[in-house]
Amino acid sequence: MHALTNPGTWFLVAVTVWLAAGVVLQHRSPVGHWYLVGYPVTWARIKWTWRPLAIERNLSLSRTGGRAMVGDLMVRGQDMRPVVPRIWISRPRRDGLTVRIRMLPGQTPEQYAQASEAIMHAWRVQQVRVTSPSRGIVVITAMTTDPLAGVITRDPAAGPVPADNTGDRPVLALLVGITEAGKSWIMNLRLVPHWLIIGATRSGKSTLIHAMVTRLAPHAVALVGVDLKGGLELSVYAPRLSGLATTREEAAEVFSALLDEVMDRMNTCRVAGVRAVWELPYPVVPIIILIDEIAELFLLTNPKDREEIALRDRVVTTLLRLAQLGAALDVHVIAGGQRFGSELGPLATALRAGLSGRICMHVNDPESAVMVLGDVWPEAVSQAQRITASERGVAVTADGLGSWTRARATLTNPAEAAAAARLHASLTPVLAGIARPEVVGGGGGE
Ligand SMILES: Nc1ncnc2c1ncn2[C@@H]1O[C@H](COP(=O)(O)OP(=O)(O)OP(=O)(O)O)[C@@H](O)[C@H]1O
Repeated sequence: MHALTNPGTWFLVAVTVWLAAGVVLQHRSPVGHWYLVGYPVTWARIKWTWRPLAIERNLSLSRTGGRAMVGDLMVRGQDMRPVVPRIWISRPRRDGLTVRIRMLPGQTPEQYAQASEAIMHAWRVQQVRVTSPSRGIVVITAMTTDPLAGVITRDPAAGPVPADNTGDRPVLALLVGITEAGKSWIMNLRLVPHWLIIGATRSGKSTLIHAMVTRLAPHAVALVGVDLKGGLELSVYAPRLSGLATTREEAAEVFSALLDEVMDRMNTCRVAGVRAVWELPYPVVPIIILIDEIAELFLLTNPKDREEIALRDRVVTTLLRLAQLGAALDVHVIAGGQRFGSELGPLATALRAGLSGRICMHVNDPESAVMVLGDVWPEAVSQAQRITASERGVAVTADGLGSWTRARATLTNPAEAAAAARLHASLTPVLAGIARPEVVGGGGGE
């Protein structure tokens, strides 16, 4: 047979052209390279590795329970033909692919989430995310690049965030970064009224709060700070704060004044026959309580000092009530800290349950991720545990659709947040019973 009519020759030529095109595209067009070479190779790798992977990571089921009878002898061991969950691989997407899996009876999405590190290595992809869009189904999203690898900043040419143009009823949907799906990371305080932000030191908590304050400052809202580390973190926003508590005594006064306000709003709503303040015919100023290092509110300098214990309990109980009653009354709590564990007592556990919006950045110990996410998205815990110390500003958080996502906050430095606070200082409302913080060097509104 002539060489050119030999199918083997054509096959070899096709493979050589394919490989050459792959080499050319590798640096010139990573996306093109993914479609042409990366996807088929990953597809084959997934098919090839799925069975051993599922068996190794206990995602398979044994038909016989690993037991067999030989005469009257019971033999225990590994099943020769364990049942492996069926998979369907999607078509390629620009940044990866998805694998749909029908879970076997008795399995939970968490088991797949725990295997994600192994899956990532077996399939040789950058990121793996496990979600469960419907009962009995798990979707593994494998990404070839990490969309959150680069630092996200606001375009300096865009200037400061302009004053709110939604009138005196701000929407309170804050754009604070981007999600791994390339969408805006929006913290919507009307949908999720209270938030807990947990991360190790230098993980990016303050930067996220700077981003939030930069977005909140132009709105007709009252910002109240509670910073028991001497006001070091939150005093940068002083011109835009309606109150700043830097000691537990001050926190007690501020919370008690806010609780009076909450009771007033409840009465107003009752009289008007509405269930939320935004249903009233006139606007009511939203109040956002920013708490830095939430654990400080709970810790005692002298665990035997009865007065200190009584004050601590009063402060924490009032805060708990604010969180419980505040949602429909437009009073929001945003609390940050390195840890907020059950070792702080039952009031901390109750408060944590009330802060239903969760943001988990890099944490030092795996338990912290469990504590922040375990009760809302158990399958997201392992994802949060994999955020490294160098991935500053990267977090696992709500995706706004009832599930969770990885996201990265916009890098916003304290100077930007301070500038926004100065620029919009004139919007700062005065709250009954709460003194505005002193602003070093004046810093009034323009
Ligand atoms: N979203 C981000 N993108 C890029 N870099 C970031 C981001 N967030 C934080 N960083 C970097 O990490 C540094 C530490 O961030 P930040 O002060 O916000 O951490 P933190 O968790 O508040 O730390 P601490 O608990 O010590 O106050 C910042 O100075 C910045 O350089």
